[in-house]
Parts: sequence; C-alpha cells; structure tokens
Amino acid sequence: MLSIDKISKTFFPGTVNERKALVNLNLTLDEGDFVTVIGSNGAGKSTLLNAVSGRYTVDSGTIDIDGKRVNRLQEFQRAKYIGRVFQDPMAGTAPNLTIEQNLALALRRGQPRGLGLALTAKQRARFREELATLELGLENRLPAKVGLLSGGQRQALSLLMAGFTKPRILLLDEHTAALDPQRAALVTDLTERIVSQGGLTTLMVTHNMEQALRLGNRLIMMHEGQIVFQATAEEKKSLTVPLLLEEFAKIKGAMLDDRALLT
Ligand SMILES: Nc1ncnc2c1ncn2[C@@H]1O[C@H](COP(=O)(O)OP(=O)(O)OP(=O)(O)O)[C@@H](O)[C@H]1O
Repeated sequence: MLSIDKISKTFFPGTVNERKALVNLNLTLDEGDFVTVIGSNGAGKSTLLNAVSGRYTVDSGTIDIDGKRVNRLQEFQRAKYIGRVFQDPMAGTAPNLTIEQNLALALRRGQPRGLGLALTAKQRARFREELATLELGLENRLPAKVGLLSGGQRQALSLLMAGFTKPRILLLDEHTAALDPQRAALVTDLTERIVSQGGLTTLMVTHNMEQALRLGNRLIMMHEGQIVFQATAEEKKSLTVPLLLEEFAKIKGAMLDDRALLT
C-alpha cells in the first residue's frame, strides 16, 4: 500500500553544507502495518516522513500510495491520503478554533469547501463520545478554544482528528517526545488504540527504544539516510533495548570502518 523505491534527498547539493538525508532508500508497507522508526540524530527519519507527506520532494526514486505515484504531487494534493501528528503539540490543531470546530474540520477533510463548521446534534454527540474515551474531560469543553489546552491534551486531540479522517497512512513524528512521562504514556496508549481500531497503516518515529519495541508490528533503524536494520513482528518479540543498542553500535562501527577503508 506504501511503496518507496530508491528515494534520495540531498540538501544544498554541491555546497559545503551538502547533507545527504536519504540515500537510495527502499521501504514497503502492507495495509495495516505499524512500523516504528529509530535512528540517531540526523539519520533521515523526519526527512523520510517529509518525503512521504510531500513536504519535501525527493531528488530521485518513487513513492506510491495504493499504486498511485505521488512523489510529484504537492503536500496539499497528498493530504487526503495522509494524517500526521508532529512533535510540537501546537502544530496539529488550530488554536483559535474551538475543540468542536477542530473536530468538525477533521471530519470535513477531503470534502468540498464551503460547508462551514456548523454541526448536527448527532455529530456533536459523536464528538462527546469520542472525547470521553480520552479521559481528559474534554467532552465537557466542546466550545473551549484549543489554544487553552495543555500539550498532552492537544496531542490527544490531534490523534483523534487523525483517526477521524481515516488516512491511508498515519505519520507520527516523535509525537510523544515533548510531553511529560504521564501524558506521554496516555498519548502512547491512545496511539495504539486509534491505530488498531482504524487498522491504520502507520510510520512512527521515536527516540524511545522501549516504545519502538512495544508498539507496532515492524521496526526499522536508520543511519545516514538508509535503513540499516529491520525487524519483523516475530523478530521484534525477541528483541530488547540492549540488543538494539548492540545492533546500532555494530552498524555504526561497520560504517566507520568502511569509511576508514575508503580514505
Ligand atoms: N530543511 C533542511 N535543510 C537542510 N538540511 C536538512 C533539512 N532537513 C534535514 N536536513 C539534514 O538532513 C539530515 C537528516 O535530517 P532529519 O531531520 O531527517 O534527521 P532525523 O533522523 O529526523 O534526526 P533527529 O532525530 O535529530 O530529528 C541531517 O543532516 C539534517 O541536517
């Protein structure tokens, strides 16, 4: 359902600031796959998500969603396929709109403009019901401006909205990293629930190895713009954080050796 074939992306090519963010990267996701993505700083994880969402166009290679080639489409043209939750809780919701207006926007996504944000009693009841499952008391605050909510509450709302739109692919970019441990745990639980209820095909970047192991059915590790290690659902079960760290050290060491050979 998501097929990425040999994509590369270099920032500032041919200059002293040249950065090879993605190098001939291949990745295929089947319907319902939930893949966690780990790797060191600058490994290319966010660039991979940005390439899929269309924020950046790739220099070469192809990206297909449901068999449709999307890598030449702009971000807004791909938006109907893609839901995204960012690390910054302020990024996924409109602060000047109320909770119910934000939810109404999510519900209307992909439909013709001009419908306004007026809600039926049935839709409002659905919002209350869905918000109640978050156990944050938001079901009683439908007319409150989203800008008044805490970071954790906004991330929970962003996830709920992403689930509403039933995207073909859900992209989560360290979406629990800016939260305190308690709220991070809540948003993590919610992520599992929304992904499994919707059967959403998901790519989730995280620096938290324990989270990367516990969530999802596959794991990939990136380094210098490439996928250097992959684990299937079965393999993931026997992996531990120390084993992952060992794997990472091995790969990093091997790459350094390679480079040493080249010089
Ligand atoms: N907009 C940009 N302009 C220039 N260079 C960029 C840009 N975005 C990313 N890069 C560079 O591309 C490389 C990969 O960055 P990316 O943000 O994808 O890494 P990451 O794995 O998400 O890292 P982190 O864990 O630190 O968020 C880095 O060298 C980074 O400096």
